[in-house]
Amino acid sequence: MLRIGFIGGGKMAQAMAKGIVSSGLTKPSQMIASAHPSDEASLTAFREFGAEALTENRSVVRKSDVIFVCVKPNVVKTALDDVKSLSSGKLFVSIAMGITLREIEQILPSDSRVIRVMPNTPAIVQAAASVFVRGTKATEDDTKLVRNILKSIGTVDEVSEYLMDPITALSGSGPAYIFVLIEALADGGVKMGLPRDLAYRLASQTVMGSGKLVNESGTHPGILKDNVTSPAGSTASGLHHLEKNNFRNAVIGAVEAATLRCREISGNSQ
Ligand SMILES: NC(=O)C1=CN([C@@H]2O[C@H](COP(=O)(O)OP(=O)(O)OC[C@H]3O[C@@H](n4cnc5c(N)ncnc54)[C@H](OP(=O)(O)O)[C@@H]3O)[C@@H](O)[C@H]2O)C=CC1
Ligand SMILES: O=C(O)[C@@H]1CCC=N1
Repeated sequence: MLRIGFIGGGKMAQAMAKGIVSSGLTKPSQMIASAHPSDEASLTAFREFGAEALTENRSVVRKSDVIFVCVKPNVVKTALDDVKSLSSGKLFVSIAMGITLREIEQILPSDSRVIRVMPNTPAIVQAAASVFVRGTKATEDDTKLVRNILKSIGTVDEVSEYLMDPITALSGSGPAYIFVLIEALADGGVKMGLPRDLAYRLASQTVMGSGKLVNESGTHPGILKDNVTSPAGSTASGLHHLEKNNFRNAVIGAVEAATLRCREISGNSQ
């Protein structure tokens, strides 16, 4: 069975590990993760879930068929320097925002294979939106393997690397924007008299159902919006309020700001 390693067993590594196991692709006993000794929460999370959790990275590389690099961007170089002497011929998958394939390939031995991925936290419920870019040494089999792993936790698209910053800003960060939207919808419901738990249930199901409808119908979101909006009805009043308050502008600006921040971090990572 496939052995999957995680260098950096934090939030995103845990989300992916749980999603992959729920899909049946591999078992927790085939997973191994590393974290700092001080990060007891992450070490315990992996152990409780049935995986091996270590406080050093080298065994992760030694024992895994594929190694996910899940540390913060500013730590990627240190973490890979630590394992590069064992990395010959190994397959690495980096999920670090802003760190290019070229930077990673320059750190690792020339026969290591690298694939760059941007997933998102809904991986934990197998509803991630992931993309990947193949590195110069990645083989067809590597690509197939990574595609299968990502498919087990949601959707997957292969993209060109120059799109990675806006993708990070849209789908990598996107769950955070949507969680704020869900909270705000529920707060509005509560303000108007709904019980809090019902308001959260309705808000989250509405977001999920609307996304599913866009995906499965293939219909333009503008048409789907029109279908909800009756002449002189309540939705038209709600939409007018959003437009007056620059809702679209705020959302477009969020993706732009996050993209620019990715570029800034990318420029500062070396
Ligand atoms: N969170 C998200 O929604 C997404 C994150 N990403 C990317 O995933 C990566 C991880 O993010 P996230 O999971 O949120 O971050 P976390 O801080 O939750 O996880 C990173 C983990 O790496 C550990 N770590 C730090 N240095 C080392 C090291 N040298 N060796 C091994 N482990 C180390 C950290 O320990 P300690 O805390 O002790 O430093 C921590 O446990 C980032 O590069 C981010 O860009 C990509 C898509 C979405
Ligand atoms: O905010 C961050 O740095 C990461 C990138 C994508 C989601 N979280």
